[in-house]
Amino acid sequence: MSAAIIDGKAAAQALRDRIADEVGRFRSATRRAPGLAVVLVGEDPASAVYVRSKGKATIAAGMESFEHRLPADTSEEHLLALVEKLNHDPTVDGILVQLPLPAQIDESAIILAIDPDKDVDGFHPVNAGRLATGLPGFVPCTPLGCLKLLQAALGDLRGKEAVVVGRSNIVGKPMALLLLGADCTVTLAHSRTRDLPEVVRRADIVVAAVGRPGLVRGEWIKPGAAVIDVGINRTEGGLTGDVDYPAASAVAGAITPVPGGVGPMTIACLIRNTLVAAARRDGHLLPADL
Ligand SMILES: Nc1nc(=O)c2c([nH]1)NC[C@@H]1CN(c3ccc(C(=O)N[C@@H](CCC(=O)O)C(=O)O)cc3)C=[N+]21
Repeated sequence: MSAAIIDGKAAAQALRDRIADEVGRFRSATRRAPGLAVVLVGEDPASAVYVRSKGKATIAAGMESFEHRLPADTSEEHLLALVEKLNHDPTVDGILVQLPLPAQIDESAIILAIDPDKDVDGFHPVNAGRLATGLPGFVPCTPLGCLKLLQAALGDLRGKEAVVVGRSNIVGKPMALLLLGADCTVTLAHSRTRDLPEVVRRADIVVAAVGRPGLVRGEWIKPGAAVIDVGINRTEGGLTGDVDYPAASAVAGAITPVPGGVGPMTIACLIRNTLVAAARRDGHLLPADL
């Protein structure tokens, strides 16, 4: 069997088109545009590429983009002061501080300083707690994008066996909570999991988010399973995911490629979260399924 390829680029474009429509309605109703502030400290080339595509997507959706580029030797105090200014800026609905940050800056101190209601990354512990307890808040963009791809590919996820490989705060943990919220039976596996191949073998849904190229082997995949590859690893052969794609795609029912899978959905969900932030601030109603 050969898997259906889940086209993340097309799904992201469709979501971005819907968001642009809703932004038009928001602007007519409120006479203002949603605004996203993106902060980049230093000049890591990969980060600069992501920040540029975020800015382009924001503007294409009819939103305002505010980019703040700071030198690599920026102090924590300086960055905290900028975050505080953005928290109080009424034209800014969403704040994203690109990670990783240089070593002299404590990432968790910066995340804690962002107003949770402008935290469109969903990284603030208040938003993590809201997700864990089922309260409205912001969900991290990458796992939200994965959930949307799974729902588009499979429809209802109720009762499915889902295995998430990787327990990071930004992907693995929120992914497990989202799948639980969709009524999956969820296993959160990690580097200390005993017999990972056997655990993955029972999954109807596999989400790989470990940052190790090709870690998930084709023989681990249950025939017909849906495989979501969150990994973006730069290797000599180019970009590769955390899944051995050639082997897994021969067995899976559906699979995301890298690139062109989860990555584009991450950006679409960022502008989605920014519109949601603006709508909540102004009491503007959005479609429930956006
Ligand atoms: N505060 C913060 N929030 C983030 O969401 C965040 C971050 N920091 N730091 C870096 C990571 C990485 N990230 C990606 C977004 C889009 C693609 C993407 O669109 N990738 C394309 C192209 C990949 C390429 O060619 O480099 C693809 O997979 O098809 C990838 C990676 C967001 N991140």
